[in-house]
Amino acid sequence: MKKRISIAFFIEIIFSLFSCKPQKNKLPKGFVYVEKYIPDLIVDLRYFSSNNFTGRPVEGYESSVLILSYKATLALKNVQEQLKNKGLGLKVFDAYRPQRAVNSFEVWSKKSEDVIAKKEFYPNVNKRDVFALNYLALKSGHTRGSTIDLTLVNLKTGQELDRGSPFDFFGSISYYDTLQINALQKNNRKILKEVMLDNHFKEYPEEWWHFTLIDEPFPETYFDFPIK
Ligand SMILES: C[C@@H](N)C(=O)N[C@H](C)C(=O)O
Ligand SMILES: [Zn+2]
Repeated sequence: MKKRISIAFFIEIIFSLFSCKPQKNKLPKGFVYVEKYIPDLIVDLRYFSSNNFTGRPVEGYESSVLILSYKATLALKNVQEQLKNKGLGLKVFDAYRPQRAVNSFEVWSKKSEDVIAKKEFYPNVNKRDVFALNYLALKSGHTRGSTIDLTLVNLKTGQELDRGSPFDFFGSISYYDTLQINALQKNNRKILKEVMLDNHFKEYPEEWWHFTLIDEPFPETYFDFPIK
């Protein structure tokens, strides 16, 4: 009996060593898979899909998993807990972003003939100006691992709250302080901003969805490991 158990154990070890199951990546020290710490987080990693301003999956996004610094993850966990009392939760569109993705955005901005997602994401902006207008950054906080793009959802329905403009809409209506939105939309942006600021994130005036941890652990490092 004992011998049979040890043979089975041996086979299991060999099988797991050569298993074809996709393995999660070993992350650099200080980074974590966010959903391990916040399992009820809704994730819609837009750059892993074609539903983004480029109209295509983005380089470096090899899997639909959310990665952040451990420090930013703990702060985000508090945000999610505080929102629960209001019947709200978070939906996240982007977190850590590899430098190769940022580089690919730069290449994309120079290809004037490629406008497949213009109508939806940047109808009134010339794509070659998106960096100068601060809708994109060559040195992005996302690449430092403590910046996140997110919105609020109603916990009962799972529906996103109305913020007056969609995620990654490049236009002045996405400025936090725009006068182009109604009182409800303004209030929804305010709820998100207040809970993020309460948890040591700072806002980004040009994009209501973008927040960076104030005391970020890697303020000078632009990482380039792929998301998988
Ligand atoms: C593209 C948008 N989601 C974003 O994150 N923009 C800022 C400015 C960035 O690229 O860091
Ligand atoms: Zn962002």
